Amino acid sequence: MQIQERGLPVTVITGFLGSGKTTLVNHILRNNQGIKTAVIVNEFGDIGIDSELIVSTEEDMVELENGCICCTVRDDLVQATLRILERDQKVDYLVVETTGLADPLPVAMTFLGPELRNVTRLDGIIGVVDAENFAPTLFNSETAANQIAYSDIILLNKTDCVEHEALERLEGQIRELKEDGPILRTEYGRVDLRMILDVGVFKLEEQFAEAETEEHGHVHGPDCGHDHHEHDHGHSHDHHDHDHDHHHHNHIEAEGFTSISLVSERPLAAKQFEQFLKDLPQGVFRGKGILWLAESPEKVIFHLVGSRIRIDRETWDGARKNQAVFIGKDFDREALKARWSECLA
Ligand SMILES: Nc1nc2c(ncn2[C@@H]2O[C@H](COP(=O)(O)OP(=O)(O)OP(=O)(O)O)[C@@H](O)[C@H]2O)c(=O)[nH]1
Repeated sequence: MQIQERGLPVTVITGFLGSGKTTLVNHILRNNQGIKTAVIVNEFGDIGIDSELIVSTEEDMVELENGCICCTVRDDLVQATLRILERDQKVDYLVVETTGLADPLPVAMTFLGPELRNVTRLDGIIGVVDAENFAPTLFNSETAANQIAYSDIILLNKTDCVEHEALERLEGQIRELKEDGPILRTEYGRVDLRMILDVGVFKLEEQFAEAETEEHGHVHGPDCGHDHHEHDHGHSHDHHDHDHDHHHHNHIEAEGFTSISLVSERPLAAKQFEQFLKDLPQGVFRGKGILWLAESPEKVIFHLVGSRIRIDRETWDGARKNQAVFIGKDFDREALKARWSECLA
């Protein structure tokens, strides 16, 4: 990979909930062969699960919490990028992972704004699409459609989960949202990095023109007059069992998405938690967590995407606790919270 002199190259990774963005970031970090890569990750919920799942040293990773990267944390994104640029140890490349509910265009435009345009170079927007769960009407989400429409390169991921014919149908559906640009099929985000990094695919004029002509409501900044709610966490940070109440930003709420983050310093009973996962309220689409099960000496990492659950085990390296986040559309958060409490051993 040839890194250009002009500005820090930036790749924005977008894609719907659970499509494989963090998996792709890890693939990049494991295969970037001597290219010093910093990662900025925007978490949905403020309990930092993604940052624990990314294979990066602490100093190379910045978490942006407490808000959506395409809305309220744009200033933080600017500041985080500037701090990365000011480091003594030179960084060659920046990867930004957005949440699964972020619109990529305002994120991209942050890099074209006055603070960053002379010091960074937006290389491209990579959109990860979940071959198992994607459907054009998935949640009827404009944000999900924008994630595809504004990507320069699409990774049709999780190809191991579907038949060959389904992939062709999916590519057709993606083409209806996005006429041109490569669609690369991947498993676990495994792609030749030369196909996606430092490829200079971001079409500045085109994207700007579209953004300016379209009144699609998501291309907004801190001063755009939208009502951006502050988070009401409903708890103190004093390490008791608690949940975090999120009053998300307009575009997330408007589309009916909701999330709940659950933290506990007591272990969960494995059997009860298994049942909890089986009986999740309707509307929960994504769940992820780092779990302390009373019966297990290991750290248990779980992912739920659609109807698929994946459990991995690792060795604990820090204090044991439970952290989980559930995201979906119009589900009963109180019911979920109550059921979680019942699982505590
Ligand atoms: N079978 C299969 N599973 C995959 C693939 N890529 C990712 N996964 C799994 O899908 C789940 C979600 O992957 P993540 O990389 O965390 O997805 P994400 O887009 O970062 O999720 P959010 O940030 O929560 O939106 C994890 O259990 C991954 O192991 C794939 O190609 N095939």
